[in-house]
Amino acid sequence: MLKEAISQTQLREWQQEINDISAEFRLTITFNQIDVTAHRLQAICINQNAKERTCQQHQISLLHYMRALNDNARSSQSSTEVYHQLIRDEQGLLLAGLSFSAVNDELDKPELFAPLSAIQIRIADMLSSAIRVYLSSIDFGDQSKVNVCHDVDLQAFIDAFDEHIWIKNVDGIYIACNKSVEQAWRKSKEQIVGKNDHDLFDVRTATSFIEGDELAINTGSTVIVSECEDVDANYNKIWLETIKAPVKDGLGQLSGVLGMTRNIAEHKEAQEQLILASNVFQNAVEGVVITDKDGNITDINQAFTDITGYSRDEVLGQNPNILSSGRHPKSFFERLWNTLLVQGKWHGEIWNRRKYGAIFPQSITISAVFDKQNIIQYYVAVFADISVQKQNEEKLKNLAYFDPLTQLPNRMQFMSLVEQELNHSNRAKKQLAILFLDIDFFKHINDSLGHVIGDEILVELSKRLSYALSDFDVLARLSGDEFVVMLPSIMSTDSVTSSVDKIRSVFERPFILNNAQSVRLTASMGVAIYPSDGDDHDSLLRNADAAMHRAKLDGRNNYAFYTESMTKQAVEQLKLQTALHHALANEDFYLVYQPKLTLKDLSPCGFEALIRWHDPILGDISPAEFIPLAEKIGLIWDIGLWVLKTACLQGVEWLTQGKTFERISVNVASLQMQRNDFVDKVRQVLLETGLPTKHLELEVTESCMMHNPEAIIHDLKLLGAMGIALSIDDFGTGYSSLNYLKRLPIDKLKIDQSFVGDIPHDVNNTAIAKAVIALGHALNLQIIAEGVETEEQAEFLRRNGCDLAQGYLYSRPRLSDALTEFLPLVNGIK
Ligand SMILES: Nc1nc2c(ncn2[C@@H]2O[C@H](COP(=O)(O)O[C@H]3[C@@H](O)[C@H](n4cnc5c(=O)[nH]c(N)nc54)O[C@@H]3COP(=O)(O)O)[C@@H](O)[C@H]2O)c(=O)[nH]1
Repeated sequence: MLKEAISQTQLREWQQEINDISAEFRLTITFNQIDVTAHRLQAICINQNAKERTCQQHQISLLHYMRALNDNARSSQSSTEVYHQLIRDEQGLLLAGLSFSAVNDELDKPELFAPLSAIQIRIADMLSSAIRVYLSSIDFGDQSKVNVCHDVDLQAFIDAFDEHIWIKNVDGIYIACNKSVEQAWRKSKEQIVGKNDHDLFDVRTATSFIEGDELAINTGSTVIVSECEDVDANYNKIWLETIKAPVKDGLGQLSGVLGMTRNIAEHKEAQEQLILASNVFQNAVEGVVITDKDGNITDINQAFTDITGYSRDEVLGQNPNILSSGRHPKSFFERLWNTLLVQGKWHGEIWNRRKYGAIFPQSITISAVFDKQNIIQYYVAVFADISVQKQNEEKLKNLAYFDPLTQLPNRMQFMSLVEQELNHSNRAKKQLAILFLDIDFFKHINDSLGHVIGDEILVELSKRLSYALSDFDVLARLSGDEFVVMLPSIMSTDSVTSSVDKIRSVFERPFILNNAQSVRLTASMGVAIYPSDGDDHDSLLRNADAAMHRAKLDGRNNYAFYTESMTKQAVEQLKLQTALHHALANEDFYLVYQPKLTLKDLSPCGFEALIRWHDPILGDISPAEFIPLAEKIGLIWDIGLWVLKTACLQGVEWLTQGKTFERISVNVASLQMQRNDFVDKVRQVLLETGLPTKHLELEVTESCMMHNPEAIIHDLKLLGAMGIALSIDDFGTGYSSLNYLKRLPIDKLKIDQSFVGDIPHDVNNTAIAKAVIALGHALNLQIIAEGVETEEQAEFLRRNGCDLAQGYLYSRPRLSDALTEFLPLVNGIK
């Protein structure tokens, strides 16, 4: 029946009109965005604040139209269904009518109606465009009267808009405006209608408005004539856009211009955000890849190209698995997808492959992007190349377990390996040995040749040791010159001794340095055996260390097996070590002086300064005990300087008191001589104290020639040239090289007291003493004998030509103020 009531022509006209409206509507755009294709939008009709009658009429005609469409669709047996929706405001007034068509097989899908909510939001947009249709029927003939076709009240209609709407006729006279215009222009409708722009605005504004009208008329369609920033009544920032459109009458003749100004701040903001988002996307340091729901790449940013090497063109439409490195099993990606689909997000690390083949790690977050129906539309993956971070992690891991200089396992790694091996040895009831190795006098090398050379030697040594040991042994560097070896599954102490011999053999060849210099080294070793010497890694290492110290005390270049008594000694030594540090800080040392005499007439010719240490708790400690310890723990340099300075000050004091003496001799430890700055320090002390060089003598031991003899000879020559006398202490006890001896700028040789003690009864010592005297004289050196306790010894020495002597026979070492008899005054009075 309805179908008969509406003719096909009428229907076509309506449809045309409605299509025209929808074509201009932003609503259409909205639809496109929400994926309802334009052809489904069949009808749309608008009303707002209409009188009830008008509203009802519209409603009726709209319903008629929609049903007619429906019936048409059914009668044509097409599979299309039509759905209608009337949208009303809170008071029940009709706002809009919408009709959708849909294919039958989609009928059961409720999503079809979902776009309505979006449409409602856009009602204001629809209205602003709808007005054009109604205006097509305005009678512009009578400017004072505005009639609207279809019984629509234009004034009420346009007043309902927030936008400013005005209409001018072809002569530029305002014939209508809405309330928004009245408010914005602060003029009543009566003051506006019937006026032109020149009546209402200043010349510049009026001219620009008229130009806008002309543009719309000349273009023949809607044009944007201006866009500007402004503030609303509440001082909120707004963006105003003014559009103008020519209005034509039923015959297509120009009848005026429609103008509308609206706030597009939201649109602008959205636009800005889009630009911002696009900039962020393009300039992000992280690579970004966007895929559609099927995993085809739809976009990438520049960082993606920088990281992977693939350009945008190369990857668009591709699946991201073109980056696959093949490193991850299938199950990895199954878990990834599972998490992504369930939680909408996955974060982790993936090894991927760059375009040119290199595999690299990336930290990546993949997020699913859902539409309003909660259906995944896209996947966005943001990733960072973490190659450098991984390399650093690897380096750190390496540092934690390996010694960076030699690449050998460090203490931590060694301990862990020993622990593992101990478990095994425990189960297998086997023995295991820990060997502690410390290079003798290595500190000299560092002090004299510098740390670079020291490091060079350590690297070379680690290579030699690795080569000498079997694949089952574990070699590690604990610190400095300390190395440890674990010998697993040893059968007996013989097998340990055999390993020790192999290790000792690596020291047989000299170490040739980069500068072609060669250095000979020895090492002291200590051995502890599991389970007899300890049942955990700590005690085994501690005990091997104690044994190594025993080997050092026994003369170095040696090895020792651990015994229980070593632990006690080690504890004692630790106590002494701590006390020695305090002694230096508190200056708990003092000097005593032992006179030296000319043997032939027993006239005093000088003193040897000897250090003494009285500890408040430990009591008197002999230098024979603490000097080697000071050498070992690196305190000898400071102690040596203190002795030198104190002795020089004493000499100056004696001289100031008018006392005469030849020289005060000061002992110089071998380690002191190894220092590059020793000569400078001596010079500095002499300057500071004011002792003339002719009153100083330095006693160096033979062993100081062991390391870097050329440098020592050079320094001794400098000291000699300064006027300092030099003597070789303990001559005959150590490393005597006649070759060096003749090149040394020395003045005296001191026969060690171990040879003096038994003369003239011990044939050997007697022979040595005679030989030293003869040798010294042959080299033009004076000979001094130490430790002379008896007249018999003195007589023997005198008879054999020994020049000087010191010993208890003449005087024990005494405090400075107890030496008056050996310090004649300048005028000869004692
Ligand atoms: N680098 C330094 N070494 C020093 C210094 N002071 C001492 N020392 C060295 O310590 C070792 C022990 O010295 P000390 O206990 O002082 O013994 C010296 C003399 O007291 C002792 N002596 C002297 N006469 C006799 C004697 O007739 N009989 C006897 N049994 N002992 C005697 O001999 C030591 C002399 O040593 P030296 O002449 O140096 O060889 C010792 O090695 C000292 O060198 C110091 O300041 N710096």
